[in-house]
Amino acid sequence: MENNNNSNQSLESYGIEDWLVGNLNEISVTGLFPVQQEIVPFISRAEGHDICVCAPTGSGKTLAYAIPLVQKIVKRVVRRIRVVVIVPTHDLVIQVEKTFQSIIKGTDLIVQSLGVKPFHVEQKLLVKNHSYGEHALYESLVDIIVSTPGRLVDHINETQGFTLKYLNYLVIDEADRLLRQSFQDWLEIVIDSTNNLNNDIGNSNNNFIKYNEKGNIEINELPINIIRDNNNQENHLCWSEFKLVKLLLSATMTYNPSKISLLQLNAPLFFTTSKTKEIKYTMPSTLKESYIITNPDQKPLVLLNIIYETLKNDSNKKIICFTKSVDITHRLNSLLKLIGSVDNIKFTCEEYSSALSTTERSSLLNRFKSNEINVLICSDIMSRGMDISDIDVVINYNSPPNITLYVHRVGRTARAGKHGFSYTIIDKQEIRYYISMMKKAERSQTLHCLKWKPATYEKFESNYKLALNQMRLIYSKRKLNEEEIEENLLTEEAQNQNQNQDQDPQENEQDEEEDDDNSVNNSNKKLKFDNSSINSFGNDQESLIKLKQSLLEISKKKLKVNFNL
Ligand SMILES: Nc1ncnc2c1ncn2[C@@H]1O[C@H](COP(=O)(O)OP(=O)(O)OP(=O)(O)O)[C@@H](O)[C@H]1O
Repeated sequence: MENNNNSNQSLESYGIEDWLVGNLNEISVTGLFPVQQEIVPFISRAEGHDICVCAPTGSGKTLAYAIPLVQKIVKRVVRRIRVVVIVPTHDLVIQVEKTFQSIIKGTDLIVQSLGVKPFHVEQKLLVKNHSYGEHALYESLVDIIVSTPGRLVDHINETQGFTLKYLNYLVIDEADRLLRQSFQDWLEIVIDSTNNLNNDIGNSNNNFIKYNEKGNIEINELPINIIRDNNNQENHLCWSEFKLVKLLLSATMTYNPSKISLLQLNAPLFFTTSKTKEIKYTMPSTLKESYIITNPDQKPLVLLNIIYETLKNDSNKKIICFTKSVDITHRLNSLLKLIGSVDNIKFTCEEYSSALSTTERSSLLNRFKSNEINVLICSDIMSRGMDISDIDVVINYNSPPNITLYVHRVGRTARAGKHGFSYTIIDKQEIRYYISMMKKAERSQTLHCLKWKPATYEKFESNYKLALNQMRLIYSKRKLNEEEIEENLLTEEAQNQNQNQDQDPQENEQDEEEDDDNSVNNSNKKLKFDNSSINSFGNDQESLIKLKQSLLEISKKKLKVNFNL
């Protein structure tokens, strides 16, 4: 699927109404991407089919479902919750809600994000209580909900009058991640709380779905029916009045029947952009993927050279660097802050991980989008779905633990048809695992192996060494006691690497960073790196003497500090 151009067909030719065309034009959408050209008309016409969509990162899956759903429910008479979109992180909740807000302008539709505001505040935004005496009467204040699984279940269980029984569409974005074991319990609760007409219609679906002599689906144009609900109100079900329709989307869709079966899919149709029959990981065609093999202690220098090569001609370029944990994200960012420039080219970096609150992450993204920051050091909470336009380079500081994570990480660049570059920095312990992972995903043909000579890094060595010593000192002063200290993460990291080497990359469904619903608040784990320590070591002569004396003091105490990133 070539994403690099919108179809030359007009939006109207896909049955998109004028008011929605106007809203789409305002967000610079004048045509549809390939996946949207398939999905938008299909959802607008077909009834009864559940849909699975597997399309590359950045191919426009969000609008592929938002456009037809909004156009359908805008005709509703009574406000009910008719669309629920479930995503794994609060950052994605905010992003998807913004997309819906931008295209419902001028209508009376209400979209509400869940999990971002305090629970009791959300309850007041969702339901109005008109109950009197023993008569319970609740009014829905929203039409569309965007939520993480955990918060949706909380409202189902605890918010009076909150109901999904009028739900027409359940969208599960990043479906493979959400269907993974640790999230599964939410699914049964959500499905059970929707209208159970599914079970009542039995095999009447067959009346819905007809196939013509060529074996293609005959689209059933179902009339809009008005039925009365138990409040004797005309509940204008603008959609398939018989059943809930489910949509699953991801760039790395799962086909594991044990996971999919829980969704009770009805005559599911599968849309993919993969050219071959079996499903492979389709990547954006505008992405150039490279890798560099180096020693573990040289990784920071390789990273500095990628930053240098990216910023030397245009310091406004944007770089995302993924690491494998919140702690390494923090330490790498602290080291880069101390370095601050590459061959006199200054750069500003910050860390983005679940150690920050949703609000802190949101404001960090705004600073990154406005070029106040040009390097973002991230844990994997950034890897799924996050859409930041014009990311030029994605760096894997560690080899991703599985191909799914690799696809989503590098998919932060080369979006919406733009060009992008990814670099994976591999050390000797990771190379076997990385190559086998890429071979299994049939990606090894497209990878470029970069060979940089040691002289390439000379211009960064002195700054790097100074910063490394400052880090050692700051960590030793703040954290270490008088005995011989081994950075616990070093042994944990070594254990991880041993584990990785034994596991098959495809099976290694090591969970990405947990979503916000379940993540432990990492700030108590995170080493608070107060900037005062950094600032106390300037680069002037006197500070260097102070630094050397302190390092001498440490060495006398035989404090062995292995500071490993
Ligand atoms: N038809 C279009 N014309 C122009 N831009 C579009 C169009 N559709 C989507 N976009 C833009 O493309 C970018 C990527 O869209 P989106 O985030 O929906 O991709 P995605 O397929 O969901 O990616 P991921 O798999 O990473 O979640 C967004 O900035 C979106 O605004």
